[in-house]
Amino acid sequence: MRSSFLQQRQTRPELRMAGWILLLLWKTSFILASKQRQIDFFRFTNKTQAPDMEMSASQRATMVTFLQKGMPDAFKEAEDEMAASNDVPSRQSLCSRAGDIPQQKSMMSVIRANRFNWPKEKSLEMGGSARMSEIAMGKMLDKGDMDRNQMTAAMSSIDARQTPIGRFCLNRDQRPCDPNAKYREMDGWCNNLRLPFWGAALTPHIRVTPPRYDDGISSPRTQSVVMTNGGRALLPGARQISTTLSRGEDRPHPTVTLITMQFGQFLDHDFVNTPISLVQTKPGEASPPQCCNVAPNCRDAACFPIDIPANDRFYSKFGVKCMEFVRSLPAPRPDCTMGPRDPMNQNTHFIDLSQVYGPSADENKNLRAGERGGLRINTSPLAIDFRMMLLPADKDTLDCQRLDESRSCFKSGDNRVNIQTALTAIHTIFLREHNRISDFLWNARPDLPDEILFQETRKIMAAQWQAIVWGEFVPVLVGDRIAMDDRNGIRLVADGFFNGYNDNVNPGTWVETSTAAYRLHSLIQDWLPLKRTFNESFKPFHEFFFTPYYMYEPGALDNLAEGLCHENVQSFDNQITTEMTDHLFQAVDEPFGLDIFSLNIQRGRDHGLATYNDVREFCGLPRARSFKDLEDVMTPRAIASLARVYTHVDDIDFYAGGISENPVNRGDGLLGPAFACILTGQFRDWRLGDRFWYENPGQFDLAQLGEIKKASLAGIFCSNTNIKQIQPRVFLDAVDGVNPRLPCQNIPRMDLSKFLPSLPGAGK
Ligand code: HEM
Ligand SMILES: [Ca+2]
Repeated sequence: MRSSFLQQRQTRPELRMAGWILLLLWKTSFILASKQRQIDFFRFTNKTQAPDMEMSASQRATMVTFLQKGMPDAFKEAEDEMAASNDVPSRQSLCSRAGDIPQQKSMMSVIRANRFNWPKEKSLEMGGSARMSEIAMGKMLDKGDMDRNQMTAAMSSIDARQTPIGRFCLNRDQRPCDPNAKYREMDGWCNNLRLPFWGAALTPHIRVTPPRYDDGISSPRTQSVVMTNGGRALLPGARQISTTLSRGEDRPHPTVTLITMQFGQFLDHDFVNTPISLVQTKPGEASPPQCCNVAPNCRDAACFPIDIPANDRFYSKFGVKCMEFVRSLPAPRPDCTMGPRDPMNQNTHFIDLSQVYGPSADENKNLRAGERGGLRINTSPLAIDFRMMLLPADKDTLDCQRLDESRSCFKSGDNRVNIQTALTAIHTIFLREHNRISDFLWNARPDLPDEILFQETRKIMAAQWQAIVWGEFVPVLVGDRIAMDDRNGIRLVADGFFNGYNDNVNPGTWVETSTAAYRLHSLIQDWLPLKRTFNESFKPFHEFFFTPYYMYEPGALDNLAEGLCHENVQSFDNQITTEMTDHLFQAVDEPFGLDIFSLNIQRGRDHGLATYNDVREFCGLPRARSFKDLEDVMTPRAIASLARVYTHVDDIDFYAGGISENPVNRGDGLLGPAFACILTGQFRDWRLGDRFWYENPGQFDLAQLGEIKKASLAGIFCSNTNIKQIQPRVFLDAVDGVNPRLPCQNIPRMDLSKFLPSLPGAGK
C-alpha cells in the first residue's frame, strides 16, 4: 500500500530535503517546457455561441416550412415507437429468443453510482418528452432529402408548442416574477426577468461549443475521423484511454492543500446534478436498465456500457469485461424548439448554495427547522450528548445503510452528501455556519418570522460563499495571473459595487464545465486525514464511500477539517488514484468498483461533448493537426500517452486532452490552458448573469460589503469547529511570513451586526 510522500516529509528530515529538491525539479520542468503557448484569455469571450450552419435565409425558411409541416406525423410515429419500447413483456420475449444470457446481479458499486444521479419524477417526465422530440426529429431527417446538418440547424427555428412536448416549454407567464423580490427563489426561477428559466433547476446544461453526436442528434460519438475500408474506424474505448493514460501515480502538489479538492466537490454540487435515465419495469415503477451481460439488441436505448479489454491491468483479474453505464436524461428545450440532445440539470445553475438549501421550495421545506430561521439538525443521542451540531439523519436513503439506531446517514440540500466522509464534513460545517448566523439574527430580532430570518441568513451565506469561491478558490484553479486580469471578468471589486450584471448573459452551467473541465478527480488523494498523524489515520479512500459515521465521533470532524487544510492535494494531471479508477464506490464485501476516469470519458460522449481540438479552437489556441502540435501545452510524455491510445489528434476527448496539459503560466494555476479557459468563462458568466450577485448594487450596502470581504473559509472553519489555529488562505500551505498559521482569534470574521439595519422594520 502506497503511503504519502508528504506525510513522511513531516517526520523525516532527509525526506524534507528530498521534498524541496523535487519541488525545484517540478517547477523547473514547467520552465523547461517553455515552448508552452499562452492563451489570450479574453479572446474567446466573443465566441460563446455555437456557430450556426451556413445557409441563406430563404434556404432556412424552406426547411423550416418543410419541417413544421412534417411535425405532427413525426410526433405520432415517435409516440407509437416509445409506447412499444415501454412494453416490457414484449421486449423481454424478444430478448429470450435472442439467446439466454444470464442477468448479472447488480453490484453495490453500480447501485451507488446510479443513486448518485437519481432522477426526480419531474425530470423523468421531461426526459420522456425530450426523447420523443429526438425520435420525431430523426424521423423528419430521414424523410427530407436535404442536407442533414442544415436540417438539424433549422430545427432550432421550429415552434413545437402544439406538439406533445409543448407542455414542457417554459415562458414568463408560467410563474410571474416580482422584479423587487429581495431573495432568490429556491429553484433559481426569475433570476433573469426576461427569461426567468435561465439558470433555474430542471433546465438543460448549456453549450459553448457545438455538440458532437454520431447521428447529429443524440447517439454518442463512437467513430474516429479516420476512414478504413469498412467505413469509419472506432474510437478507443473509455477504459482503454483511462489505463493508457493513468497508472495512478502519486504526485502530491507542493503547495496546494487537500481542502481545495474537498471544497471543489462541494462547489460542483451547487451548480450541477445530472440525472440518469430509467426504464419502466412495471407501471409506476422505474429503475436503471441493466446494460452489461445483455445482448446488444436487447439493450435499452439508454444503455452505453463500457467495454473492458481482456488484458486490463486490474479488471482482468476478476474476469470483468464490461462496466455498467446508463446515459443521462435528455432535457427538453425551454424555448420549445428542437435540436440535438442536451443533458438535464436538476440543480440551480447559480452559485447560490443550493447544495445546502435544496434546489426547490419543497426540498427546502424538509430541511428547515421551522423556527428562528434555522436549518434542521441531527437529533441522535450521540450528537446531542456530545453537543455536536450534525446534519439531520436520513433514515431512508438506500445508498447508505444505517450503522445502528443512533448512527444514520445524513440529509442536505444535495442527495450526494453521503458519498464520502470529507464531503459530509464540509456540508456539516456549512450547516453550522447557517445556524450560527440565523441565531445571531434571531437574538437581535426575535420579532421577525422564521421565513425572513431564514432568507436573510441565506442571503448572507450565499454572499460569503460567492466571495470565497471567486476570491480564494478560483485564483488557485486558474492562477493569479488570469484571475487578477480584469478583462477576464472574474476579479472581485476592490471598492464599491460591481456594475457588470448583464441580462443577456446566460448563467447556465456549460456542458464543457460539468462534463470535463470541472471534473477535478485528479486532485483526490488515496486516503483522508482522519487523525493528525498519517500512520494513525491511514485507510484507503474507498473505505470512506457512503460511510459518513465518523461524524458521530467527538473530535473527528475537527481532525478532518484540520487535516484537509494541512495535507496536500494530488497535482492536477493525467494521473488519478486507483482508489477512484479501480475501486470507485466499492462496497466492503466487493473486490472491485467502478472507474471514474472511464465514466468521465463515456459521459463526455454521452453528452455529445466537443473534442479537445474543438475546445482549443474555442479558446483561441490553434487546432492541432498532429500529435506533435500538442507540444505547445503538453510534455512529450503526456503526448506519447495520448498517441498510444488515439489514432488521430482530432479524436481526442476533451477530458483526456484537458488533463494532459501542463498547468497554466508555469504552475501559477492548477489547471492546463483549455480547462482554465473554460472555467474562466464559466465563472465569468455565472457572475455576470446573476441578478443576485452579491456585489451588484441593491444587494448589500457598502458597510455590509466591507464585512463580506472579511469572509474566508478559514474564518468559517474557526467559527464552526474546535480548530484553534489555521492559515488565512486555506487552499495554500501554511508558510511562515507568507501564509502563517494563526490563532483563530486573529482570523478576520464578518461583524454580523452590520446586517441588522437592513432587516425589515429595523430602527422602528
Ligand atoms: C472525492 C470524491 C469524489 C467522488 C467519489 C466522485 C464521484 C463522482 C461520480 C461517480 C460522478 C458521476 C460520473 C458519471 O457517471 O458521469 C461524478 C461526477 C462529477 N464530479 Fe466527482 N467525485 C469526487 C470528487 C470530485 C471533485 C473533487 C470534483 C471537482 C472539484 C468533482 C467534480 C465532478 C463533476 C463536475 C461531476 C459531474 C456531476 C454532474 O453532472 O451531476 N468530483 N463524481
Ligand atoms: Ca446552485
